[in-house]
Amino acid sequence: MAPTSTPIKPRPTPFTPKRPLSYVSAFISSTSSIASSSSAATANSTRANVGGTSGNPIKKFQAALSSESRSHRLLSTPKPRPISTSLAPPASPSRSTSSLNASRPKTPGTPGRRSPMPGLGSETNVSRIDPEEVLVDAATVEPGDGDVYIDNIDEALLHGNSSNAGDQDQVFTSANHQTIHIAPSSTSPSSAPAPYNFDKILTGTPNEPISAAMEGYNALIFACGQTASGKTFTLSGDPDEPGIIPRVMRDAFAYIRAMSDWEYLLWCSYLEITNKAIHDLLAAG
Ligand SMILES: Nc1ncnc2c1ncn2[C@@H]1O[C@H](COP(=O)(O)OP(=O)(O)OP(=O)(O)O)[C@@H](O)[C@H]1O
Repeated sequence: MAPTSTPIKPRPTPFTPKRPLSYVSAFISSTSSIASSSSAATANSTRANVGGTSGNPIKKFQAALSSESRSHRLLSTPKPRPISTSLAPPASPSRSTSSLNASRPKTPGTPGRRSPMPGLGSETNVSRIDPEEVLVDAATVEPGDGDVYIDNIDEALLHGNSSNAGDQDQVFTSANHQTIHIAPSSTSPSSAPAPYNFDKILTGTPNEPISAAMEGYNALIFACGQTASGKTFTLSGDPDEPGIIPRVMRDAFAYIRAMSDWEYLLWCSYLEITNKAIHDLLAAG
């Protein structure tokens, strides 16, 4: 897929993403699906979070850049711009080559109106932050904590009495700033709610991961769940409730239309991982 917008302003230097994974929705379980796309403005920075389960400390890490990515960044020295949450074109796309810096370039946090973590602004050099200082300690989270308002939670799901409910269904119990607790169904009441860590809840437009990707940063959405927990539905959705993939397509092309003097090249792949085997769902046959 290679959409272009006119008029086209050539980039001052050739720019080719080294890792075509600017936006990934990955659902991993016994069956897993990965959908990814990349924009030509993608810089090679990756952040990833790992949520622990009950009894294990929450780990949050920043993925190391590959040597290829490092050399590319040192040569092109992409200057992170303040992250905007709107789809409006940035005032001045800047890719300065004047300030080579041997240290790791600044990596923006997840774009948003406010940082998802205390002390983390969009211009914060996260390489200088001690991860231990910003981690959410799931052990300190109490059921009922929360200032996060989540709209449209299915009451049936919330109370575990959906007509589709089964022995393995789980029930959302509480959320605080960056942790939700999922309690097992009533069939195993003795099990403690498992905490899951997250940066923030995306409630709709603007599509912040897409905005970040289109502004030159990698964005990653990684979700996992047991069989029939809704991974595929969340990816694809239906005409009434579009999933992540159609929303990404909509917002990516809306962004491109707004950036009429930039040229974008999009890659799209659709992979499924089943029992450790990767399948290209767009391959012929
Ligand atoms: N939010 C939802 N609203 C309505 N139906 C849903 C929702 N989430 C899941 N479903 C339905 O639940 C069933 C299982 O969902 P889905 O296939 O997405 O699960 P999955 O996690 O991808 O399963 P598997 O791991 O087996 O591939 C499907 O029939 C799907 O349409």
